[in-house]
Amino acid sequence: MTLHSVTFQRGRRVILDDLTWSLPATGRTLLLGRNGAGKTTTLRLLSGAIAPKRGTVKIDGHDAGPKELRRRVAMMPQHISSMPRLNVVEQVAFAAWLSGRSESSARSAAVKAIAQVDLSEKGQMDPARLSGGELRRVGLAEALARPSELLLLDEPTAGLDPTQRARFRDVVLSLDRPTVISTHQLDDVDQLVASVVVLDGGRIVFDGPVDDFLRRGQGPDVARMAESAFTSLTSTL
Ligand SMILES: Nc1ncnc2c1ncn2[C@@H]1O[C@H](COP(=O)(O)OP(=O)(O)OP(=O)(O)O)[C@@H](O)[C@H]1O
Repeated sequence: MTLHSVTFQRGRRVILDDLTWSLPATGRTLLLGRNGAGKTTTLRLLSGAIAPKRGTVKIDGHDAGPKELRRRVAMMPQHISSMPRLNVVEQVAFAAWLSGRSESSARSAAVKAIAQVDLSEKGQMDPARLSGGELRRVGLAEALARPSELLLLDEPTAGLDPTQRARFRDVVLSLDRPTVISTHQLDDVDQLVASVVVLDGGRIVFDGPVDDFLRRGQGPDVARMAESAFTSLTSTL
């Protein structure tokens, strides 16, 4: 899947500027960038939630419109809402049904996804009563219950405490789908990924294997991020 010369504007403000990015076909990729760098916008373009003003999103070499993207890509948004009057299983099943599954297939996909995120024992609970970390796992289950080939996780661990982050990381490690994880902080997520892409001001300033990223970085900002990644890696050893 490729973003090809994509430009995205809000009014006169250019948010993504002639961006070209070929996503790795397998494994986990970290989309790194400071607040406002354009990460969410990039993920929303890939998921078909918004369309580029210029440029295209390509899958297997052909231009893919929002409808095809919504069918083939599942995104876990930054903010997960709990739905009134639905329990956890029903909320996840509802998300799966909205993506086109039949009622029975949505329910079985929900039960499976909830087990994948290790929340089976909370399936009958009101999502509003879950902890922040558990609610994030409900959000991940919603994405997993959709029939998709690519998973996009937007800042999945922001605001979680270290225990919840570790729990979330274990769940992400068990996923078998190609996954893009956006973050503005490296803490423990960097240990999860094979490749790193750094966005800055709507442009890609680094794209490569995580080892290269940690070893050298490119430019002062990336070098600073690499340094903080290295500190965070070594401090957890
Ligand atoms: N609906 C909107 N209207 C106007 N500007 C917007 C809108 N959505 C996003 N932006 C602007 O676009 C820029 C990129 O936003 P985006 O959410 O993609 O960044 P981000 O890298 O995900 O940031 P964060 O880490 O804070 O979530 C920001 O400066 C933001 O203010």
